[in-house]
Amino acid sequence: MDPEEYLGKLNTQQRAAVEYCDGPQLVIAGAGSGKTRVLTYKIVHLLAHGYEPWRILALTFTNKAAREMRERVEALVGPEVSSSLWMGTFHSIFARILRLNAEHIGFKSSFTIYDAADSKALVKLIIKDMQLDDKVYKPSTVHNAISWAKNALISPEDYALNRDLQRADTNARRPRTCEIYRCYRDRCRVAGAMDFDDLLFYTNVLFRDHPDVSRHYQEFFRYVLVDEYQDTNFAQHLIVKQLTQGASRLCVVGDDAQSIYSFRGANIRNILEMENSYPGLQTFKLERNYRSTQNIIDAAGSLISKNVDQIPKNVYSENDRGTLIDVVKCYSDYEEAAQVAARVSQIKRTTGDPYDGTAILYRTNAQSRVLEESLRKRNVPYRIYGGLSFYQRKEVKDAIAYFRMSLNPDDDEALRRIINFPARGIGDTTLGKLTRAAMDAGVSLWGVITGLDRYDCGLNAGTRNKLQDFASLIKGFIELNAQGRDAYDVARSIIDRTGLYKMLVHDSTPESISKQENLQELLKGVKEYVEAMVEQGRDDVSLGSFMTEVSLATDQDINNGVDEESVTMMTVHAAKGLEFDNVFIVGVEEDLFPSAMAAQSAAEVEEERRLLYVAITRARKFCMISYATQRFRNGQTVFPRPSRFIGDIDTRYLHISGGSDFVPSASMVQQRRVTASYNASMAGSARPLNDLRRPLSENRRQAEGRAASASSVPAGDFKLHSASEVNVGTRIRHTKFGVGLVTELDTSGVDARMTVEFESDDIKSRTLLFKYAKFMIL
Ligand SMILES: Nc1ncnc2c1ncn2[C@@H]1O[C@H](COP(=O)(O)OP(=O)(O)OP(=O)(O)O)[C@@H](O)[C@H]1O
Ligand SMILES: [Mg+2]
Repeated sequence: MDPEEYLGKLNTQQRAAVEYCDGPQLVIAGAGSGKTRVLTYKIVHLLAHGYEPWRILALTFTNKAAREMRERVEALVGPEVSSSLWMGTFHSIFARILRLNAEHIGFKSSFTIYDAADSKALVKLIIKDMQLDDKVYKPSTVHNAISWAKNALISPEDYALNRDLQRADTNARRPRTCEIYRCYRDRCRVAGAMDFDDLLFYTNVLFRDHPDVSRHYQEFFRYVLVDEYQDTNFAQHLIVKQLTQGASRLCVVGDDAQSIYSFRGANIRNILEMENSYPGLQTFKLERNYRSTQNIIDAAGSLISKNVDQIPKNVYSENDRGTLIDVVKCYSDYEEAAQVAARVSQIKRTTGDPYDGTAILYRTNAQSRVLEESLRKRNVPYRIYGGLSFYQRKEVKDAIAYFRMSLNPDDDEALRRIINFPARGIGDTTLGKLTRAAMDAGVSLWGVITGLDRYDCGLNAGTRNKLQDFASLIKGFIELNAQGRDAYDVARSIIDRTGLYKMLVHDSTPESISKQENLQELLKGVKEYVEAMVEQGRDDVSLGSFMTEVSLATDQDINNGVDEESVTMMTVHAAKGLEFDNVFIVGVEEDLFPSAMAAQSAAEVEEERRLLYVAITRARKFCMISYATQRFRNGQTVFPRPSRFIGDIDTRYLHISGGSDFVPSASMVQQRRVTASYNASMAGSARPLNDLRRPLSENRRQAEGRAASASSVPAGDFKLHSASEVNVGTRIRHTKFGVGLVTELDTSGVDARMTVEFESDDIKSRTLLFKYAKFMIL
């Protein structure tokens, strides 16, 4: 291929980044400047220079991004070459490597991958088995602690020796966290299972403890390329480092202003400290933005400039100035949804462009429902990424649990799910006895069931027979895999022989019909997978290889089955790296965006600000930001204030309608010019301009008063208390955060405060000042 053919499609800076192949390389640049394009073209460049495709490793953040990159490379070099590249997410690539080397770390290559629900169920079981209070040892909190430890590469043994961790757990009244972690690790091993974090953890163990293996991959991969490097965590960073110690060359691209995954352990330092890890590192900049209008770039720039922590960058665009960003105030979440739907249809009508060019972005998945309703009313086709994905639906998970058992019968979580489904008279008491025996003997449930003579579980003959029948059924499926049948063949037999489908056929309720359709859809998916693999000339069309794909399909990779052109709906996190002509960012309100959890520290607020920066920079031409002054959330009506971030954007770049009660950020109040459009919109509003400067506290008081009176709990019951009225261990109900347990009291300073561990899933620990916090003592 003539290099000019692809190099000609790059600007000078991009071209320099693509052509440099002499050593480790970092490309750091703002949104839309062509970082991903540089990676894609670099792969093409390497291929043109004789690199073998299977020796190039490209790591992306989502499967969707990997697919898109493969398609782009394919368009330039053809399908045969592009399908041989090692391209995927960290999890999918390293699951593949772990399967090939499983025996080195004491696993079988058929190990199961536990999803988040499996992991949480196991943590819950262990907490129960250890007879701990699950209000204190909340499964989600403990699971987070385990996940954090793994991503920091801390084993249960290291954890036990770490005084800081021990002290923190004792202070949080969870001194046995480490024990739960150890038990969790052991049970996963017995079950032949790895959770998502294990895929990174064990890859590190594999490379660390088996220098011959890591040397092999260091030599095997001649080039390693990583997109979105700002969101890698320690475990991922170290894997990349281990892989590039030898002959492999490295190219990573990223943008510190788009680092939005620190809650999952991502560490921006990985990018900032690349120079220390890679002597001779060459840093490249890209300054021209090709994606967005000048107005969008300027608006995003003025927002992100409010962050203290950032690498300054020059960004310019030669695109049109474009239209101002619309900021729309709505009186409720329903009105917001209606306005968005109306604007989406209007754009379609006036431009004639397909719906694909439009995205609606929100902070949390729960916001999608109201929007969906409005879009349906206007017959706007949409596609949701995230939420309850296809593979999370009950009937699909049941079938998948049988698939998993056929590949690895030691998989305890799968076994628990289906041992009595469809019902076969094996109840909870029996399962309890089996669990006890398995825990005591350190074997899997399957180990006990297939060795009933060895383990005394106190089961009667009838129950033993039922268990034996169950075991024979599963053994039959294991045999099908052993015979080398393809995935579709085995999957169909399983769904037939278990009666999963038959049990639904007798029922003609809409739910049952939809379940039947889902099982058919699952089989169709397996069939398509087998056909695609055969087409690509791959030999492995087993159920095992299908299952690896399924286990790692993340929410955002799956759509709700709509094939026609449609509007995209997703969280801002999921939108990373993507672009759309028109972007609607909804619910830009305090306690939602930034989220209530993030208001704790300046660092968290900065991360939320980066998140809004990511959202705005997805837009090519048009961007609308909306907020509602009344919203139904977590079972009650709340009256939010507009997000502080709207006030961070220079009003020169905004067109404000529906009134504006957000507060411009302090640094801008003096210099802000009130634009004509701004005046015009204010003219029709009942609020005087002075309202803009009304202190936040006043807005908050009003809002809280209204929120309390509208919620189901009478407002009068919530009041201020003195610190002497509560103790560590007191249960309270807070106006906003719900029920929680006081875990710490601090009366030493001027303002007495307490730390409360709330039960709600998305709010964890909070420190509250007695002089402000209104609550009831329970
Ligand atoms: N030299 C170029 N000529 C034409 N279009 C370009 C050029 N460089 C980039 N683009 C286009 O600009 C858009 C943004 O590029 P890309 O997605 O690679 O940016 P990015 O830096 O990866 O953005 P993000 O930070 O959001 O991930 C894409 O549509 C891309 O095709
Ligand atoms: Mg990108």
